Amino acid sequence: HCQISGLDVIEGIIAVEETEFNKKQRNTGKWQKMAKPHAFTVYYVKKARNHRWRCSDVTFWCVDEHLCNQWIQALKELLEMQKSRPKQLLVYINPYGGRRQGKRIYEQKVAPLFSLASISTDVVITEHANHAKDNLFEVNINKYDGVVCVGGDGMFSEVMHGLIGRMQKDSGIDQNNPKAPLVQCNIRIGIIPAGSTDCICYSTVGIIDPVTSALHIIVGDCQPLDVSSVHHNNTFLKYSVSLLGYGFYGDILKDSEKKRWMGPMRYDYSGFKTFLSHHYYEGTISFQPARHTLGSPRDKDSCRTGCYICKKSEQQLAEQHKERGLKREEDEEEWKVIKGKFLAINAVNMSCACPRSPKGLSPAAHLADGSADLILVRKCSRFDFLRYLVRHTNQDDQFDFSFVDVYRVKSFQFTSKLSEDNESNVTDIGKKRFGQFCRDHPACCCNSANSTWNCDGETLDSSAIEVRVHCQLMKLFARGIEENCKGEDADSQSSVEQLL
Ligand SMILES: Nc1ncnc2c1ncn2[C@@H]1O[C@H](COP(=O)(O)OP(=O)(O)OP(=O)(O)O)[C@@H](O)[C@H]1O
Ligand SMILES: CCCCCCCCCCCCC/C=C/[C@@H](O)[C@H](CO)NC(=O)CCCCC
Ligand SMILES: [Ca+2]
Repeated sequence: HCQISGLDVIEGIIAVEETEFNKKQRNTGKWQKMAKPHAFTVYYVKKARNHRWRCSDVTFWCVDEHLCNQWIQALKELLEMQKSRPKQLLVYINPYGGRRQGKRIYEQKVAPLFSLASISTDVVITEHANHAKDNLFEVNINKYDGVVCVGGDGMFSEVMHGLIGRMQKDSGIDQNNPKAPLVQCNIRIGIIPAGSTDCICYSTVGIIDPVTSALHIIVGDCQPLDVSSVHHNNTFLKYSVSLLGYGFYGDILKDSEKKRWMGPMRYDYSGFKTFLSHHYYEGTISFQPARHTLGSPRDKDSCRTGCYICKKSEQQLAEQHKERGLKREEDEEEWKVIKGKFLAINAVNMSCACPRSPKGLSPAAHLADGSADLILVRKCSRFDFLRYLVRHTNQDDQFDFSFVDVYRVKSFQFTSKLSEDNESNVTDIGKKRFGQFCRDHPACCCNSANSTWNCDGETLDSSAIEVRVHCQLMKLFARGIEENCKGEDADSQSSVEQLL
């Protein structure tokens, strides 16, 4: 990525425009000597610290009008040849996400860049929850090269459900069948972060910055993403790309929804409260280990731009598509069963890095390897749980605890002890009374009530769920987190700058 080639330079150019002299910013004196100066300005991506991208520009002068026009023409033709760049985008803005700045962020920081890059947009400001999702079932989707969501993880989830759902509907696939092979969604989604956690943006771009994300959309980046489907009793519930969390993160979410007025702070408030309550939940987890992928959750290397582990999974996926129908795989593969008392059960399709935890819940998880990392945090003391949480914020290994287990899986199921007991018709009155007692006294840690699942920031209605990872089901306008060039802290130069 630090090499100069003709292609790299064009990839970094946002737009080329003829420069009008009365608008010229710099007066170096050079052009004043020319009889009749002509100029063009190249707008390009400047890479700054910490994965931040900025729009910079440079103006070229010459006396020969014909030569100047030839340059403009040649550069514009090269830009035209960049087929992965979007020309027409559908934009959904959630005006109430995060700090309620979505509309302002889009209008002030993103729309001018799209217009500079000659991208046409249809903009919808949502009026209620599920507006974007429902709208995606109605619009003429083929008209667009991508869908942009301005908001947080919840807004992204809505757009993703709309797009994946629409794809399956158009292809006659029944989403309620947990074993149905889902149809990939080739319309990319761009995320302009304006939410509270923005974990999907942070984990795929490396920074929460609307301008950086807009530039990744403009240059036409493409990052495939694994998606998990969640079912209960052959009924489709939701898709998930970041966190499916039961216990700790489910309880935080449930409590925080009542405090939406607090904005992003609600998670700190409910996080503290949930930590103090220290509830654990009994249940059974069964899972199929992901044997196809090369990595492990304890790897030291993380998923980065051009990740070879994700590329390998992409090849395997292509082979599977060719072979489909010839053999029935997977279903016969082994299931591991674990019963226990858990403070948290977290299944993550990506690292879940976010500003609160820059390395995330599973630092070595991959964006597109067809697997999820299943993290089981068993009952332990408050002090140990705090030590576990603190390790999400420093360099220490959060899996290096006797009460934490982590597995890389391709599917899993969960049933809580409570629903198992109910289903097996246990009419133990004493047990039921005890359940009631504990519900009435929430300070009691041996919680006999169920927790709820946090699915990418939304609560699920059932505690018993069946989850499958669908390798690279959708694509984002992103490229994964880039490896830092040479010196960690030095601003890395873009190819355009190196050429200059
Ligand atoms: N106009 C609207 N009014 C009310 N709710 C909306 C509207 N548009 C979208 N929503 C819903 O708001 C929810 C939360 O939005 P969003 O994800 O953008 O912000 P957040 O919850 O603050 O951030 P994060 O998900 O990153 O924690 C989404 O689930 C979405 O369905
Ligand atoms: C003593 C200090 C300890 C600090 C520990 C910090 C650990 C933070 C890990 C954060 C992991 C976020 C996972 C992402 C989840 C998102 O899909 C979801 C929707 O946006 N956000 C939350 O559920 C919101 C979850 C908010 C959690 C606080
Ligand atoms: Ca994955």
